[in-house]
Amino acid sequence: MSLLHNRFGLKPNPSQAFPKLPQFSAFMKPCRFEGEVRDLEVEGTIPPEIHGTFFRVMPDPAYPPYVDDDGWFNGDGAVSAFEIKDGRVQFKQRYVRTEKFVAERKAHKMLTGKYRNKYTDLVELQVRTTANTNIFPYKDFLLAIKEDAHPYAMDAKTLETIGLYDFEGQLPSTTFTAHPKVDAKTGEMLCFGYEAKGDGTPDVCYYTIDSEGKFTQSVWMTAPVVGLMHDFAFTDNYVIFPIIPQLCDIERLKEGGSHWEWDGNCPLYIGVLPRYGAKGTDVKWFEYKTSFPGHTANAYEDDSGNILLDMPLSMSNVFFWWPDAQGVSPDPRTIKSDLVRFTINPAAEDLQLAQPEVLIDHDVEFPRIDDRWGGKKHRHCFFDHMDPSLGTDFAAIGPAMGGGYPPYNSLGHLDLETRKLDVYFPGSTHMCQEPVFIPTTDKEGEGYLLALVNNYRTMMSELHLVSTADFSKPAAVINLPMRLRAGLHGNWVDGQDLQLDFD
Ligand SMILES: C=Cc1ccc(O)c(OC)c1
Ligand SMILES: [Fe+2]
Repeated sequence: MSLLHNRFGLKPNPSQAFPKLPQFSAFMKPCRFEGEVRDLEVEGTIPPEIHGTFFRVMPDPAYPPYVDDDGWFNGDGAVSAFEIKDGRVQFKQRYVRTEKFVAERKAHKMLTGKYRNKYTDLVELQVRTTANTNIFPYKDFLLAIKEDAHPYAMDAKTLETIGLYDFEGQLPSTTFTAHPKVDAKTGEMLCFGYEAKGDGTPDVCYYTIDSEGKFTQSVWMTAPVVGLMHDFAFTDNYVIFPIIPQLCDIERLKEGGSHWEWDGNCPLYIGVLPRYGAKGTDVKWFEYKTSFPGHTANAYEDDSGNILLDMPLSMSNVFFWWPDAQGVSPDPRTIKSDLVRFTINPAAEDLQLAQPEVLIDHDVEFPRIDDRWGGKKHRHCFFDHMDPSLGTDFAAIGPAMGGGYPPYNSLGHLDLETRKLDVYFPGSTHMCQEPVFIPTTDKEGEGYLLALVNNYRTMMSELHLVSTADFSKPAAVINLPMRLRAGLHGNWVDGQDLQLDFD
């Protein structure tokens, strides 16, 4: 670790207080808690068939930044684990010991600068990732992932960091997606990295890992733009790569600018590559008008061989904190992502995509399905959902919310066979984080949703457990004696596969 010549006159923040900005205030004030809380308060009854652990990760800055207006996405990865067994809940939380976190803890201050811009750092690190976007079970451990680097491996029982993980030297790319997918039938894991040869490179590497952990193929492709490739999808025969029109320019990075800039002239590209046996040049980059693709719900092939791809889609820049070259962003209150379905003929010569079908005409994000149906025709889709008419007391909670991420006041369940939308409303002072689905039978979608819910009246976090068969009330509400700020992604690990260690 060596100190860098500082080109931009940046210096460490002498303050031990977080900036008075919305993303560091009220419910978004950093939590910075590590430890355990045993036997959380449970209102209602957790059904005994629920046995397993909900892992989730949030960006949670350990130290005040020295760059202006540092965003939510740049916080250090903090992993929460909720183990549910015999109707009781045990909670544990720990930061990922990234190289960045360890160096900053030693210095008692932040030494790294802007989100994904190493040129603004005050220290030279091998890897500056925050590991803050997904916590994904792999073998008998966890991968703490941000898409700008290799994952960190964590001990699933203790949440201790094991270290950077390159799959025993097999990882071909310098980056690893925050959204790996597992084909439940075969246990095959499908992954990719973008900016895969370093910051600003258009190289994308798709790779597959068999159930034994062996890399079975890697395919190098070139993206049409160096854009934000956050999530992807797969079917039996294809992998599908939407590109958010937020573009990276290495010269801007070197000048101390932001990693991403919205390009209102860039189409939405959706890459389609054969899942097996492809060469990089086989990828087809389909195009749709400029729009912002959210997280994928799922994709599958219909009887005529078309790919159906379900995901939220906004006609404006959801990541408004990264404006366009003129500094222009939409008013956050006007941003809305419908749940849509693209139909893509992988054999088409014409790469222009037709307008997608709107499945839900409300603002939705964080779609989840019963993962056993990944890549197959799914019937049930769950998601975070915003419907202002449900009765949220916006006037009361507004000042308590802090800033930087979109609010969702309910959980949605769309039955794609009946097209019926079910809505779970957690309360008038509550907003929902991403749900996980907990299967309890072999039947698709039968089970429970579990989601962290921010209660802006109590300024505490709650876990709401909701049966997918009854969205009228929660099966149980689990109260945390603390506040966990907005997180990104989580996953459920069955108790047959894992038992956590507690003192
Ligand atoms: C939700 C998307 C997303 C995309 C890129 C990121 O670096 C990220 O960090 C938390 C989140
Ligand atoms: Fe994500």
